[in-house]
Amino acid sequence: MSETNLFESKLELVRSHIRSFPDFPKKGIVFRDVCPILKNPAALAALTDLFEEHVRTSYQQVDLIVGLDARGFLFGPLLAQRLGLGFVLIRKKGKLPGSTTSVTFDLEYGQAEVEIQDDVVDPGQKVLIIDDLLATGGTLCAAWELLKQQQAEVLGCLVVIELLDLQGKNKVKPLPVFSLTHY
Ligand SMILES: O=P(O)(O)OC[C@H]1O[C@H](OP(=O)(O)OP(=O)(O)O)[C@H](O)[C@@H]1O
Ligand SMILES: Nc1ncnc2[nH]cnc12
Repeated sequence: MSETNLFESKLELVRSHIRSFPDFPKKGIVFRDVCPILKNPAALAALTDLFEEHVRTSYQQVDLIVGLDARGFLFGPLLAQRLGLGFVLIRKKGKLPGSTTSVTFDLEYGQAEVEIQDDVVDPGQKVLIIDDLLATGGTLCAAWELLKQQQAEVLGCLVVIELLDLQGKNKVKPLPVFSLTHY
């Protein structure tokens, strides 16, 4: 199979394992569920391959992968392992022990506060943020803000799904966002 066909077949495998649930968790929201990807080893391997290839071809040096609560934790450690890098968590408020910094922000359906432990990222470290989905961009912006406060250099973001009509990419400009699928 050619490189292009292999890329397309991996992408299709990932796409075909995303389920859509209308009116969850609120009327008018179409919830995009990545859980079927986890249930299918080939789809999960394909997703990790695609992220790995993107990172290897787009960045000369990355020091750390930072995952967002909760579904960024599903894909981030797999990618970090492939790249031989460490993985760090940004969590919803109140879950992390020790000294932390937090930021409040608006979601597509509600408000949230995320935080990071103050000693898990070294100043100047080059980091990539990973999550399952980009909606309004509020979560990514908050994560970016937290990492800036830790004096990390955020290189970009990786998501499985981008919801185009919410224009989250504009909100996080000029941070590059790589998304595998779009709705
Ligand atoms: O671009 P945004 O508008 O900020 O939305 C995207 C975020 O919303 C979802 O998480 P959610 O807050 O539902 O948390 P969960 O992963 O713990 O379910 C999703 O997993 C992203 O993290
Ligand atoms: N439509 C959606 N589906 C899944 N997770 C989300 N987070 C924010 N919007 C979402």
